[in-house]
Formats: sequence, C-alpha cells, structure tokens
Amino acid sequence: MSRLTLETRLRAIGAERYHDRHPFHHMLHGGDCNPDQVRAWVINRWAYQAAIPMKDAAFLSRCDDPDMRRAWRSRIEDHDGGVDEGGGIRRWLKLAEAVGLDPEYVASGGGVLPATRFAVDAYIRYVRDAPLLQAVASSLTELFAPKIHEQRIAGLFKHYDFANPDSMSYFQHRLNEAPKDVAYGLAWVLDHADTPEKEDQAAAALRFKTDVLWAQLDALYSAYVTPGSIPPGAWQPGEGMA
Ligand SMILES: O=C(O)c1cc(C(=O)O)c2c(n1)C(=O)C(=O)c1cc(C(=O)O)[nH]c1-2
Repeated sequence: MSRLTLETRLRAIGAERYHDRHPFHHMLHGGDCNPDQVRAWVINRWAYQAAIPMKDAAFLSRCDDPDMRRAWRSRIEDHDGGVDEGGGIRRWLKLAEAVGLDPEYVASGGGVLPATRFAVDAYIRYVRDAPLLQAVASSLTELFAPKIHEQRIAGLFKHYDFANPDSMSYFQHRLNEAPKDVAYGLAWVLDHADTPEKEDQAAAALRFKTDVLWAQLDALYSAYVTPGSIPPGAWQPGEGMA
C-alpha cells in the first residue's frame, strides 16, 4: 500500500469513528448541555488530560532513539509546562473554575466515572506495552482533534456564558500544539508501516484509540443524560463546587 493509501485508510477511520460524531458532543457544542452536564464533562475529561503526559512519559521510557525522544518530549512540556506558567493541565483547571467547580476538587480526580478510569488506564497501558508502531499510531486521533477543537471553541462561545478567552485557552493552545505532534506521528507511522501486517496494526491502533475516546462519552451520556443512572462514587451535581 502506498503512503497515501495508508493515510487515506487512517483518515477514514476518523471519519467513521472519531468522537466528534458522539451524541454527547453534539449536545455540548450545540448548547444543549445543562450546567451540570458541562461540569461532568470537565471533571471526566480531566482524567484524560491528566493521563496524557503519563502515557507520553511511558512512551519515552521505551524509546531508544534520542531524535525521537527529542521530538516527542514537547508533548509533555505542552501539558505540564514550566513551574511558573504551567501548561495545558493548568489551563484545563481554568475551565473547571469558569464552570463553577473547585479546581482542587477536579485536580484530585475525585468523582470520575468508572468507565472513564478504565478507558484512560487502557490507553496508558497500551502505549506502555504495545509495539512502538501501535503506540505511535494510537496518538493519531490528533489528526482529527483540531477540527473538534475549532467546533468546540465556536460552539461554547456561542452558547455558554462561561466561555471567554481565559477559560477557553486550553483549546486555543491545542490548535497550535497538535499539528506539530501529528505531523511527526503520521510521518513516522507512514515510514514504519511497511508491510500489510504493519499497516493493519497501525489501523487497529487507531481504532483502539477511537474506542478509548468514544467509551468516555458513552459513560458521560449514560450517567448524566439518562436520568437516575449516576454510578456509585461518581460526581453528584452540587459536589466539588467553588
Ligand atoms: O478535545 C478532544 O476531542 C481531544 C481529542 C484528543 C484525541 O483525539 O486523542 C486529544 C485532545 N483533545 C487533546 O487536547 C490532547 O492534548 C491530546 C493528546 C492526545 C494523544 O493521544 O496524545 N490526544 C489528544
């Protein structure tokens, strides 16, 4: 398969399975989430945010090529940042504050849904344990992330009072950060998936990752859109407020 054909195959996986197609995102971006549903999303998405630099550290720990480590480590810097200015993680907590939550509660990881924990943990383990090709390919959902971030910025500004340049700065930054990550990751996968088996493995890794993202929104929808179905131990509206 040519590089172009494999790229087309990977992009088709996103078109079919990326979480921008999930009903919860349609609600969120269309202004149909109530304040508690937005808060539940911010709390649960925190678990994913917090895991990203951990999975990138797991990736670096298995990477024996200094050039690759050098290219990859900016992902951790993007999320953790420096002591004074922080990074994406701190920007996420600004969003938490803007929707009325106590950032310390959100940062504690309390109230996260069981299925969210399982999905996020599966992603860290996958990147730690799978062959390097799959570990890189699993990050390629970021091919589709800038579009969803643009939709989110526009949708949240249009429909919700909490949206302002400060509270939305996480997504604004990602618009600049994700393209460099994905350009590197995609080129690496296209270079290294040089047999039909490896092409299938790269595609399977991307499908796995779309499942990680989809499962998180299924969990949110089930718990906070369907009445009376918040699992034991998960965030209850009113908890963790500023
Ligand atoms: O808001 C989103 O829908 C979304 C999706 C994804 C993704 O596709 O995995 C990431 C992000 N955001 C994101 O902000 C981010 O930093 C990020 C890192 C990664 C990764 O797999 O390394 N995905 C994503």
